[in-house]
Amino acid sequence: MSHHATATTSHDTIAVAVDGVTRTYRSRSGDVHALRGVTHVFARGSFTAVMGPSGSGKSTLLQIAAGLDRPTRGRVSIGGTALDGLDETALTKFRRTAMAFVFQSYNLLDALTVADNVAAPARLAGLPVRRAAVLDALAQVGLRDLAGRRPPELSGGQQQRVAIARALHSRPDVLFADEPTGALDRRTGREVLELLRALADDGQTVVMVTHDPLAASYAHHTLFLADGQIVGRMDRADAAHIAAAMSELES
Ligand SMILES: Nc1ncnc2c1ncn2[C@@H]1O[C@H](COP(=O)(O)OP(=O)(O)OP(=O)(O)O)[C@@H](O)[C@H]1O
Repeated sequence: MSHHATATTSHDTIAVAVDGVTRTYRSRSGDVHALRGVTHVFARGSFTAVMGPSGSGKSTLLQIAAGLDRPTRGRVSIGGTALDGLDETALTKFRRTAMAFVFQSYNLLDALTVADNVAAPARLAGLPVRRAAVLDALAQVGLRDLAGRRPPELSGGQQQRVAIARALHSRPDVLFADEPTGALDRRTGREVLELLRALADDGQTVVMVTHDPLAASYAHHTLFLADGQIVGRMDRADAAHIAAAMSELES
């Protein structure tokens, strides 16, 4: 038991804790305050959408919460591990197992089978790969039967599900998704969002950046960022309410 734990915040229930995080970019034209004191706990098994106007700090928050970028001030911990206590080597190693990313572009390798795409990051890292674990990850996204196909033989939605299986293969504490349905049509996008929601309902923590209120409506919670700060939050909101909150922020 860590001395950081309190009665209300147990490490068993917290996937990511972002505490007083500031991120300032130094540029020639002056400092840019991308994040200005963000504090938030992402609970284990929660599906959170992060929304906000362009430049509000969404990508920066995702990068920092995932340990890809370090805060100027404040702390981040993932699964109870404080990232500021890790040097670069330890952080790289920790990232490999604790978190995974899904992007708008699937970044699959066309020459490899679906199964080999799922296994690729682990193989690159020199980790042992079990066929059963690869097939489990594919089963989680409903594609176990397509393990032997190659990406060009799949639909866009299926390719994104392979990318999600690849992310799940390391059994990450958190799955980060940046506009995961940006390249998909409405119906296919909906299937991917339903999958992310089902994964979260099953205990997988998911954090998704999106511009789309309909996409955000699949999440349990929606956070609204403006000017580097969290300015609002909605729980189990529908697309119309999320869209109304967004247009208020953008006006
Ligand atoms: N590497 C960088 N150097 C300088 N400024 C940066 C850098 N990265 C981001 N910024 C600035 O930080 C602020 C927040 O950027 P961020 O990309 O996090 O916003 P965002 O909400 O993700 O935007 P979008 O919706 O357009 O992707 C912006 O003002 C941006 O110009």
